Amino acid sequence: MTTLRIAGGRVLHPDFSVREGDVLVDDESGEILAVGDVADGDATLDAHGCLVMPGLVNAHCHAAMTLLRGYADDKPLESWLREDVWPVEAELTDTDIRAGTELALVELVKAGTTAFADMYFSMPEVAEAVAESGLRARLGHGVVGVGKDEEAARADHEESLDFAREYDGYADGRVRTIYTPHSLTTVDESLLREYVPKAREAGVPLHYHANETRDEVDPIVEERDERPLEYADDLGMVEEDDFVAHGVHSDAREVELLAERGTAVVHCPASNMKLASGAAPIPSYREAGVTVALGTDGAASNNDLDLFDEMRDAAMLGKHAAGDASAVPAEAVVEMATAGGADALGLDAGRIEAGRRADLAVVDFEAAHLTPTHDAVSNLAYATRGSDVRHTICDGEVVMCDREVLTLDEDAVRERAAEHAADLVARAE
Ligand SMILES: N[C@@H](CCSC[C@H]1O[C@@H](n2cnc3c(=O)[nH]cnc32)[C@H](O)[C@@H]1O)C(=O)O
Ligand SMILES: [Zn+2]
Repeated sequence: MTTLRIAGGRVLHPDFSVREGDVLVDDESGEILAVGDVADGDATLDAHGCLVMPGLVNAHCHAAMTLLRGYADDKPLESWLREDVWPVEAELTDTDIRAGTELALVELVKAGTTAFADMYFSMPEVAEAVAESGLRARLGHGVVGVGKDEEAARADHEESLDFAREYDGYADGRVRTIYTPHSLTTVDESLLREYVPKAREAGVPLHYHANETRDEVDPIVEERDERPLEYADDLGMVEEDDFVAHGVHSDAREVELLAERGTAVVHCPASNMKLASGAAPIPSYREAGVTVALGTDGAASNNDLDLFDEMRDAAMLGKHAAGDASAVPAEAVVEMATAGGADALGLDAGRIEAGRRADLAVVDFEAAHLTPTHDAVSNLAYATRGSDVRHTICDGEVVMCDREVLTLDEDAVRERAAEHAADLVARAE
């Protein structure tokens, strides 16, 4: 066993108290060994003037969409997807997706994110990029039926299941998988009835977009006379390890259903504001006991992957929508970005305590915009930026030290992604 001592900082504890202390990590098993007054480690990582917090969890993302950052803005979901995003995505190659995913990984690491959930395609490339980066992920091949005949749609489901079966546990267990039908309106009922049970048999959890926009909810309600998540439940898609993205337009019955089943919701406030999708009922979810996580969604609807921004957006949108400044307080958003995300993704992380995975972000608090520190949790929610993260540790390994990414070559990744993005857009036009 070799140990790493993250020394001299203050530590954010699971009860949100902040105390001076060290964190001792076993960098072979990737576990937190001790917190507080700890004996010397084999190596030391300096955290003076810093806050040591759980690594952030981005629970809903389409990582390679970094290639489309700033390509199509200022439109609602339906036309944004159909007119702009899907035509370009049809041109994406494996190497484009690899380049875009690596760009996302650099961005995630640099903003203290240690785990994310991704729904996209060319997922073996994504899994390899994740392996290389040192991060942790829940990965799924997104299934879309729109514009496909039965055979092609079926092949998409098969690909999603094959990937999920084959890659679960990849990269020393840092990669886990999910079965990811895109949404309840873009995938056929008959194929869901056939494939959801197969995912259950394989023990793979589900992740999909649900109740994101009114345009998506209304046709289901009209056609079936039931709420979208009731329809999903009828298909067996609302189970304990599952997590749904957005949940903007859920009604009281659906909130109750998610709470009963133990299905988590991933709140994506920036994407919801940008596409004008609406404001998710976060206070209702939390009161009902639903696990709420945070996600950026893809970089084309955000337009970055900084979860500190997302925390602030979640707090601001929550208050604005409720007309109540006490709604969605600082502690709630920090919890959503850490423990909530870890719980949604089924990771033994998101809290700094002995025995948990050593997924950590060390945030430099010696900055003008973080001074003074009356309340460290308030600073995290309202004033910190991803660029304040000094070190990122995942599974006990230092993946960024003093802002230098150790696992990926940042400049090369950035150049490659810019080239792939330019070529992609040129091909699509
Ligand atoms: N196998 C599918 C790919 C689906 S990946 C997941 C899809 O979700 C899309 N997406 C990104 N953001 C959102 C969102 O906010 N709502 C719904 N879909 C989104 C994304 O562009 C991508 O097309 C195919 O052959 O088309
Ligand atoms: Zn999405």
